[in-house]
This record gives sequence, C-alpha cells and structure tokens, in this order.
Amino acid sequence: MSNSGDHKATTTPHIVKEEILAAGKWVKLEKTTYVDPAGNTRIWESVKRTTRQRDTEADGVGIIALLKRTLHKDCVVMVKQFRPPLGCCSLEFPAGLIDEGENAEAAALRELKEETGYKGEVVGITPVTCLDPGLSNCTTQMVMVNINGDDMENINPTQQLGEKTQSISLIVQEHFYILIL
Ligand SMILES: Nc1nc(=O)[nH]c2c1ncn2[C@H]1C[C@H](O)[C@@H](COP(=O)(O)OP(=O)(O)O)O1
Repeated sequence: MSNSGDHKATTTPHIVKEEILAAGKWVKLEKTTYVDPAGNTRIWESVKRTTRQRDTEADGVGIIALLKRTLHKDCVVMVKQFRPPLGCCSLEFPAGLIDEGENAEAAALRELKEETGYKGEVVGITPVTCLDPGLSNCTTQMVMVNINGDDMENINPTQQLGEKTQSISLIVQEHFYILIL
C-alpha cells in the first residue's frame, strides 16, 4: 500500500520580499512576503526599528544591575517611567538602544549611568533575544552589571536624562525574587 500522497513536502522557509507600508523616525511597518515550511507563499505584517546599527544583531540592551553596599542588602536597580505605547508608567530594568560604534556592554554601562547615575561593571551578558517575534524583529541583550555602592562615584548618583523623567526604585534582591517568581 502506498501512502505517498499523505505526507506534505517541506520547504526551507524564506523571505521573498519586504515592502514598507509606513515609516516614521523610529519604527517602520513592513508587509513581508514569505514562503512557509509547507511551500505556501504568505504575507506577514512586521514592525522593525529604523535605528539598528550595522555589525550588531541587537537593537538594544536591558540592564540587570545589582547595587552592592556595605551593611545593606543587595538591591536590584529599576526605573519607572511613562511609556506612551502603554499609556501608563512601567517599572523596568534600565534599558536603551545601542548607539553607532558601541557594543552591548558599553551601551549597558552608558545607559545605566544616564538613567540612574550609577557607574557599574559588567559581569555577564545573555545571547541576543527577541521578545515578540510574531510582531517585530526587535532584539535585546540582557547585561548583568554590579554596582559598587561604596565607591565615591556611586554615593550620590545623578541621572543624565535631558528631557526624560524617570524615577529610580531599589528593590531588595530577595524581595525581587518573590516579586517575579
Ligand atoms: N518607538 C519609539 N518612538 C519614539 O517616538 N521614540 C523612540 C522610540 N524608541 C526610542 N525612541 C527614542 C526615545 C529616546 O529619545 C531615544 C533613545 O531611547 P533609549 O533611551 O535608548 O531607550 P528607552 O529609554 O528604552 O526608550 O529613542
């Protein structure tokens, strides 16, 4: 008995063309024509950032910063800011886009300094991750940073935000785990 008609041919999925439907300064909406694994040509609506730098796979960095001070429990440094796409404030890890000529580690230390005033030291980094691959190719690397809170530079940290306003939250590390687990 033959079952040759039962199985579907598989194809290596691939992009056929990308057409820009709308573009702003920071993001663009594309109509993506692609061939799916079954060999069917399909359309997908994709959002991309316009700001991705050459020679980097990640658009931005998120920073998991641990503030270490003598006689204090270690704290995770978070920032709270109004996020227009959400229409409300959001408590987040410090984060930002990678600038031209920067690697993820340098971007993380710069953004941490700008957003919190703290000078940190990189102790780890994740691979590039995409948080919403059904919507966007926007990618992030999480960078783990330790802050020596006893260092003179970190006693009275001053944000360098320009027009942006963000408040800093220090969450005791053991409470942070309760918050997320
Ligand atoms: N999607 C965006 N729309 C905007 O109107 N402006 C945007 C978008 N993404 C970034 N930006 C602007 C806002 C800042 O001026 C710069 C840099 O942002 P950065 O500090 O690197 O990142 P966040 O703080 O996480 O916004 O880009």
